[in-house]
Amino acid sequence: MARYARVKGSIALITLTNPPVNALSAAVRRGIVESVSRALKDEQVKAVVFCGENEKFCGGADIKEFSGSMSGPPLVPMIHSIEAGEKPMVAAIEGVALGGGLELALGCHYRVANTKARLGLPEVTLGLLPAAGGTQRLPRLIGIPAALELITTGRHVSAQEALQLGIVDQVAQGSAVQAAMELALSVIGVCVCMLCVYVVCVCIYCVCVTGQPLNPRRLSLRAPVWAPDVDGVCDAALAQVKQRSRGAMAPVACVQAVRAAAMLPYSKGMERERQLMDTLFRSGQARAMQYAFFAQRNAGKWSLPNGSQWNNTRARDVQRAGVIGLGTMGRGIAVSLVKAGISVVAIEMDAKQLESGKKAVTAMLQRDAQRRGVSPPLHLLTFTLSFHQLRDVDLVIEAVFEDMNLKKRVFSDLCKVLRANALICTNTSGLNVDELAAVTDRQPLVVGMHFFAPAHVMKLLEVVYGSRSSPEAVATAMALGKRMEKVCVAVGNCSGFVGNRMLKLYLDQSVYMLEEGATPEQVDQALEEFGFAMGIFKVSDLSGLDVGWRVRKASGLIGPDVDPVKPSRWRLGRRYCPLPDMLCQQGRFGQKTGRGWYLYDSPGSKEAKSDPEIQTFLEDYRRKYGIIPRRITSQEVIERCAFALANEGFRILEDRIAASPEDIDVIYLFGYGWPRHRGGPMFYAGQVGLSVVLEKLEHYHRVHPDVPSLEPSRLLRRLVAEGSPPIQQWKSHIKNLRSHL
Ligand SMILES: CCCCCCCCCCCCC/C=C/C(=O)SCCNC(=O)CCNC(=O)[C@H](O)C(C)(C)COP(=O)(O)OP(=O)(O)OC[C@H]1O[C@@H](n2cnc3c(N)ncnc32)[C@H](O)[C@@H]1OP(=O)(O)O
Repeated sequence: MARYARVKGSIALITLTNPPVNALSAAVRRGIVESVSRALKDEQVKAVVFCGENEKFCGGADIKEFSGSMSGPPLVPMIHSIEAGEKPMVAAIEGVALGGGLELALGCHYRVANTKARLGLPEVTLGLLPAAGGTQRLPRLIGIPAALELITTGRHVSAQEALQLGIVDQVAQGSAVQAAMELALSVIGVCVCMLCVYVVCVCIYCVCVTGQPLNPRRLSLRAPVWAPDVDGVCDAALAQVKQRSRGAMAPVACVQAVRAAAMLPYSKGMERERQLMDTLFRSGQARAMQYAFFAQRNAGKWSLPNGSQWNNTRARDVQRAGVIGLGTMGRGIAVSLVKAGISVVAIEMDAKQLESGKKAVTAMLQRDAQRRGVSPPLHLLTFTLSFHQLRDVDLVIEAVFEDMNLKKRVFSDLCKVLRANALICTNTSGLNVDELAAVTDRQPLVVGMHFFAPAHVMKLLEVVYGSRSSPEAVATAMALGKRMEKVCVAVGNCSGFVGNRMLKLYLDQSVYMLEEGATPEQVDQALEEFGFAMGIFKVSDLSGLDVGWRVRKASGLIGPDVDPVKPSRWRLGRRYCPLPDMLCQQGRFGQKTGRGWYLYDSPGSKEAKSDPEIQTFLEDYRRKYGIIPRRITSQEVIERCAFALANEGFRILEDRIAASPEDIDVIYLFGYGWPRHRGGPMFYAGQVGLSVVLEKLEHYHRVHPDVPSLEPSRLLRRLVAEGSPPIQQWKSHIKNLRSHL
């Protein structure tokens, strides 16, 4: 797992060989330890160069090993023996040097990267810290503020930025391995300037300094990086991560470990790093974040109920796409497509809308290009009122108003102009994809591509297959989404698909709790303390209460028979909360009108303030319906919201709308702000304990028999009856569900 070769007479080249990312598995660590020992013993070898196979230096420790019992040589002593080695050690960084990979490079005496390399310490995103000396060596190399920023965010930096920060000594235009070997030769006193052929200490032609002592290059020998403002810098970083991480432990531990690098000698700092890592390593948060890492990657390995899947279906190439409708969604979709290098024909129905869409899309692309220091790819865009311009596109994404009849009209009009084999995709957030496909002349080529607002920012894409969608159409939408840098999840067709189908029940619980005695502030605070970026009522205000109001009207929940003074709390055979409708009747649509569940300084402003009118409104409401308010604890808020979500997730699995619990969790992590350190609603249910979730749901259903969605799902009951297997095994239980029940 590490290849050893002697090259250029005096260099030992140690190549990490563990595709795809040369992770530091036990076998790789063993290979490195053996190779280093061999290089140090071989008298012909004067310097050592480390590199990775397939132009990827190293993706870090093998994350899969974290869930088992760790064996093989530990990383910390391995890196220490490299640093202590009496021959110059040079890291040749190509592709990536991440986590333990970068820590290995920091143990080397010199680091060379090529221009395309990316470096970083992303352990914090896995609920950990860089515990192979990263928290102690990096600050000694680049200083406390820069190290804090990199370690607490896990951000990857380019080779150029790494050079500016001082992480690498050199950036090579071509092969980093070649450049590292040349550096190694120069360090051991062999000048490589091509003009002088002697072994010298200072070459008079190129003035390279050769025969360098190694001690100044050993980062562990450097003193703590104390400076008068260090305390202030660390305190500010701590305050910042606490605010940003919303209960995640790892960022806080990262600051504490880096602070030790400022105060303590290296060996003591390493002890602190180890202590902090021990706590994180065992934590449920680390398990959740590592689960999320693999769940995200597994989502790309989609499968359909008919057996077609990612590795047996070819995606079509998409060069030109059409976007119909330049509202908020269409604009974001057009921007994402263009940024992926795809030509876009953007269509609107009238000249005024077209002009304002054009302005907005152009401005978004210009801002993005300016930030990245490139020119905006505006040449890829065509704005038009004419459907005929779509005649040679490969695929169309419809993003018109959420109205079935309008969408149907657009779909049938598209069939008149599109090539016979062009795909038609809909950005509907929950309408029936089969019903839309039925009005076309190409049902197999119709799929949903459900983007989340704002579509150029949000990472999630639900690719919705209908009963007639072809595997090729699904593969094409998934591949296109990946090109647009989205996290894509293939889901089946049902009202609301996965994300919004679950969201409805979460929203229901939240408003029921307002009826029963809670305030929007209390519910939101509980959810934010749990780790959500925003509470549900702030989210509703942000997305606009009128959106749901329109959907409820269209679905017949609100009609002329509803009493406007005392609207019924019972509709279509179940409990119904009319509070959101009553707010809409008052014109309280959220941020856009400056009033919703909260009050805003002006329409469009973002800072939510408590509104005394809402408190009075809720009190009047409860009085009108004879509801005696009670105190609702944060625990009840979390249980009712999170378990209602998970319960519907189980139903979605029963119905085969999602292929796995991981897919559901990825949707909630990337589309709905579920906190990453809690894994996702399905993972969270498993972590709390399925029997506990079942018991709680039974309790809440007993108390609220008029809320059928609280009745525990069959799959949850089945899993508990079968001993609550770990989440990775749920899939096999779902397979047999139908025959067993
Ligand atoms: C009981 C108490 C004990 C306490 C003490 C114990 C201490 C023990 C620990 C010692 C110290 C550890 C310190 C170091 C920690 C680390 O290094 S953690 C890992 C840090 N690295 C990362 O986070 C990088 C993760 N990977 C990526 O970001 C990306 O994969 C990539 C490298 C940028 C490549 O991206 P891309 O090309 O898009 O490919 P992907 O699809 O993402 O990945 C391809 C496949 O590779 C798998 N993979 C990637 N990285 C790893 C990894 N580090 N380990 C294992 N596997 C990895 C990924 O899952 C993909 O797999 P497939 O889906 O099967 O193809």
